[in-house]
Amino acid sequence: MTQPPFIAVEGPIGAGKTTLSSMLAEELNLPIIKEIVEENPFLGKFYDNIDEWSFQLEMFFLCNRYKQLEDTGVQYISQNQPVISDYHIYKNMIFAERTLKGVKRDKYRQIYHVLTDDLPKPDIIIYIRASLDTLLARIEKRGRVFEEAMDTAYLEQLMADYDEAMASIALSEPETKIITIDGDIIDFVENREQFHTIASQLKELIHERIQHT
Ligand SMILES: Nc1ncnc2c1ncn2[C@@H]1O[C@H](COP(=O)(O)OP(=O)(O)OP(=O)(O)O)[C@@H](O)[C@H]1O
Ligand SMILES: Nc1nc(=O)c2ncn([C@H]3C[C@H](O)[C@@H](CO)O3)c2[nH]1
Repeated sequence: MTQPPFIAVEGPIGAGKTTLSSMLAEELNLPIIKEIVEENPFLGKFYDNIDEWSFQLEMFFLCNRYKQLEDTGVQYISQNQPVISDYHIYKNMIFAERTLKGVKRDKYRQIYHVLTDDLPKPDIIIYIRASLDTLLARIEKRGRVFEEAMDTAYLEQLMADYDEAMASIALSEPETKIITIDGDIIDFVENREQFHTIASQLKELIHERIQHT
């Protein structure tokens, strides 16, 4: 039996995950699970000194996402309700593998698996890729003060890490549908037609999967 679609929108920092998932939730009338960013007490400190604050930050993200998916994700899935989220739980590993080292990384990996192995995993991923210039422009436009200290090399590395992670999911979970969007070409904010093409593709996939549930 197939589960009702659990859709995650993913991509590096500033790609447009929250924007696109919110637009799709509204258009397709889907409940949305959204990351809470502004109340994170470690992000500012982390961008000022990654080595000092990475463990606290990664654990904070992991625990919050775990709680959110446990509280709401499981509930929607068990009620056969399609749901969209502006993150995939695996993003914890993408970031943590980059920011943690040594014993802390080993401990983090163990905790990650204990907490997440039995959580429902998205079966449709919308992956937004974009060039470094586009991401930097969007991050600047958004204007979060704590991101001003973000190193460009860190963002560039994450872009490569994301590509690698998506390729790895495609290989290890062939049943997971990955829709890749080129955020430099497709502008789902300004161009309604381009947004509707994404929305229609998703609608069709949801419909197909519901019929097989
Ligand atoms: N296609 C687009 N065209 C123009 N601006 C966009 C587009 N997509 C997103 N933006 C803008 O870029 C900024 C970043 O978008 P958003 O917050 O959705 O990114 P995100 O991927 O959720 O970021 P984060 O990784 O930090 O959570 C916002 O100001 C948003 O309005
Ligand atoms: N280190 C680290 N680990 C994560 O799991 C993670 N998830 C998001 N972020 C950063 C990106 C944006 O600045 C901001 C909002 O997405 O938070 C993260 N940073």
